[in-house]
Amino acid sequence: MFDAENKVKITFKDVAGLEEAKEEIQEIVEFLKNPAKFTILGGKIPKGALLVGPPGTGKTLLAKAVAGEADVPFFSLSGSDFVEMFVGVGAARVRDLFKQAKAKAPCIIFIDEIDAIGRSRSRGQVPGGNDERENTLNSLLVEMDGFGTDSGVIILAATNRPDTLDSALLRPGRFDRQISIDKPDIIGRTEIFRVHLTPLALSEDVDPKKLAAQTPGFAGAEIANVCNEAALIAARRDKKKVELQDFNDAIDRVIGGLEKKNKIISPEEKKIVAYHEAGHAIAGWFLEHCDPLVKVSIVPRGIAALGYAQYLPKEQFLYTTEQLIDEMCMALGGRAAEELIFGKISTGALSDLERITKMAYSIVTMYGMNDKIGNVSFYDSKQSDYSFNKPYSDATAQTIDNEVRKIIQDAYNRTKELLTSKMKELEVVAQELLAKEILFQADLERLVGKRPFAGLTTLQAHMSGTDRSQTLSEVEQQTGGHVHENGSQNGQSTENKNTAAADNGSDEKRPKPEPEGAAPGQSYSVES
Ligand SMILES: Nc1ncnc2c1ncn2[C@@H]1O[C@H](COP(=O)(O)OP(=O)(O)OP(=O)(O)O)[C@@H](O)[C@H]1O
Ligand SMILES: [Zn+2]
Repeated sequence: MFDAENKVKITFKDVAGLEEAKEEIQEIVEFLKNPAKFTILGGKIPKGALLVGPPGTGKTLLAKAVAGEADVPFFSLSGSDFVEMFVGVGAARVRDLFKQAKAKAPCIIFIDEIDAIGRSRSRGQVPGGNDERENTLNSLLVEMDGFGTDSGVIILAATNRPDTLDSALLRPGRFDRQISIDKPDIIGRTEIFRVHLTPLALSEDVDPKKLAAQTPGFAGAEIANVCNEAALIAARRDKKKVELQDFNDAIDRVIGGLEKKNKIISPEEKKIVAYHEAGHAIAGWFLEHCDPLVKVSIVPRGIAALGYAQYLPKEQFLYTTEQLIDEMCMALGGRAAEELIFGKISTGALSDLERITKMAYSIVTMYGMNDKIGNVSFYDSKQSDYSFNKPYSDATAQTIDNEVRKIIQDAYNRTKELLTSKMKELEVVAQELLAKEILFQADLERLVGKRPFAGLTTLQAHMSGTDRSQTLSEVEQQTGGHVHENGSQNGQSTENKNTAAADNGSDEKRPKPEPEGAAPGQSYSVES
């Protein structure tokens, strides 16, 4: 299940580019080289760091290089190995791994695809769902808490979906650091080509810069693949050296493979994605309570997201109904634009719909924000999943479903009306997206004019003149200290609350459900 490598030969020079990541992780190397030097002074060394980035960008490579640089053993396991495991086996494997690692410390434990184990426990649970994964996650948390930094074990984990991780994993003392590993730009690609060209016998016409220019969007893994393919093609052609033509053919082949895996989208799809994302951007731009747009992009991010609009969230713990509804309309902007422009809809709105459905249900069942249901909350902070233990009658269930549908339908109609009145703007932004692929806030201002509601939101206006902590304590006084309950819709305060709960020994296996559907407070993006 896990491999222990006692001698890792990979070092930082094998990892091309990623300079910032290397710099950030250097501290861990220093620590592993001489743990005593740090712990004597009482310094706090992170127990774990999360390497976040798309597939094939060198996360595993970098983790190995840390072990190689520090000359310590490298233990690794992959989250996906745990997915189909018999009861108790995953947890036992984790315990065993930590036991072995502690015996060999200082050392590194690397967990690839940690999202496969560490997916948020409140997310997408089905009755009788994956209990084994949960057991494995719990044993990982227990192990991480069970050793001090003086044990000399550092845990690195990799994921391309940090947003799906259980917040328990991200708490202080666990993976409280994130190091982001992005796809390389043209300079990064040139350097990666240099690394992978070194072992090859090359003809003089091969230039890493030119190869980099031909391979936008390629991650390190694909570049390694191109170099390997080129060598094989040249060998098949009985050449003594690998020539430019072999590389060109290899690049075509790798692009072909990516196309097959649907990682390269067709022009028609690109158009749909552009209008979809423009729909989000325009809706958010002209709705009073939406967060300011950072950028909107139709550069695919992984397989799931063909495009996204990214927003800068305000620091805020409480949301008004108006804010939640505007947020929903913005999220519906993608589908609405598709319907208005093409007269048909696509499956591209899945994550938007998932999000707004959760929001609508929390409005009705958690926050007492629906007239028909009234000031009632079916949220039970002691239950990890309240929806399977419904504390209400079938008639109420029917009302809830009806109200949720109505809220969503109203929001959708409102969004379509808004976009219909901003058709020109929608068109301009979508066309510019098709041309440039990424647009920033300033581009939007240039294309459609300044945002009409750039000022404070209603709630912030009420509380203006205070920083967040003051605001919080004020509200806390007003509401008799219940602000954390309300505030738990924001990831950060859930965090505080959970930490507090864990400190006084409460049962880790029952985290507070994160009403993430209604959590526009965290950095988020709307994915196509
Ligand atoms: N920055 C880089 N420099 C040199 N080679 C790289 C780089 N990034 C990736 N590679 C090449 O791609 C291969 C795969 O990368 P790696 O397994 O580290 O990616 P990853 O981010 O862990 O991917 P995944 O998320 O799919 O596990 C490496 O073994 C290496 O050959
Ligand atoms: Zn969308």
